[in-house]
Amino acid sequence: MSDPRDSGPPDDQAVTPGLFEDFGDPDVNSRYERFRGEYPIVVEGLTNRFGEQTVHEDLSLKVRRGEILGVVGGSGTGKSVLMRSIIGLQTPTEGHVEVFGRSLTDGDPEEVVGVRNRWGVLFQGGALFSTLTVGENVEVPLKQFYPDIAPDLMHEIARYKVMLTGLPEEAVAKYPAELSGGMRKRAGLARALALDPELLFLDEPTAGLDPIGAAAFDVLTRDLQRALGLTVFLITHDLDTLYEICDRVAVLADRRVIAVGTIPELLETDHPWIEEYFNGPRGRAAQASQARAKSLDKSAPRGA
Ligand SMILES: Nc1ncnc2c1ncn2[C@@H]1O[C@H](COP(=O)(O)OP(=O)(O)OP(=O)(O)O)[C@@H](O)[C@H]1O
Repeated sequence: MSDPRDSGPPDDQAVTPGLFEDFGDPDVNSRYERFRGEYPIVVEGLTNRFGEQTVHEDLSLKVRRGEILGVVGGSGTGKSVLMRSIIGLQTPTEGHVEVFGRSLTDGDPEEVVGVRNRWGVLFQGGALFSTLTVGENVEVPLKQFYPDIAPDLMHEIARYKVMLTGLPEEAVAKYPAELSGGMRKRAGLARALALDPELLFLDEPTAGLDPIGAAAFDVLTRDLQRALGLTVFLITHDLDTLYEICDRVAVLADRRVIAVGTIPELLETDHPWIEEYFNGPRGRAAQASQARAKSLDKSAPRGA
């Protein structure tokens, strides 16, 4: 299992222009460059305190390019605070956060803006503007970062993003209150994808969905991640999601990331929380359901 602290690239690789493709024109580069380094997110020595409460202490984590990393931990262990620290909504008490090789904790503010339009976030509950239609919600980040796009093109991009998430075209003109919970999550995802991000943050995307809706959202996440080449940071309590779509899982406990690895690797640890979480009744049910799905897959006729 990888130790979050020592599995990264050499230090001299951390912030180099060579981590991005070069199209030969700085303007074009800023629009089309894709991160080519191994770790789009690097968190080192993160400490977050709120008054007397220490949520994180010397927490470190590296997220690999192209993976879906599941982030788990008991309630209140600081999963959302960690996500907020990475996307700059929470100023850490101490520590260093680097996204796409650029420091967000002590970087040049202009560079930070250049990084912000390269990620999308689906907050818990979707966080849609209730007075805007789904299409208008998707247009919010487009207007913020690309105000010069003509309105017709803006509507077309928004419509395309909405349909990419499996919503019907009619949903574009609906208000969030007119949608089901699952549809609202998809609308939130469409907004998170508005800027063609390389990095997607999902905070409990399947919470509140029925099992069929949750499974469908998992499939959608995996399909989009593969099709769009995304790196996904996914906070979840949903064991099925962990088993079905996560490449690795990071476990938060004792104010740190105590382990990162595949589920079989995590199961080899003897940490009591990990043991209870994955080998408790719900963990065993999720394992059994994944084993059943795999055996059905094998017995299905080719091309079915
Ligand atoms: N802005 C804030 N001010 C004070 N305390 C905060 C703030 N944000 C978070 N906290 C506290 O930090 C702790 C971690 O919160 P966080 O929301 O990250 O937990 P979590 O692991 O995501 O929990 P859950 O699984 O229940 O969503 C909680 O005790 C919370 O009350």
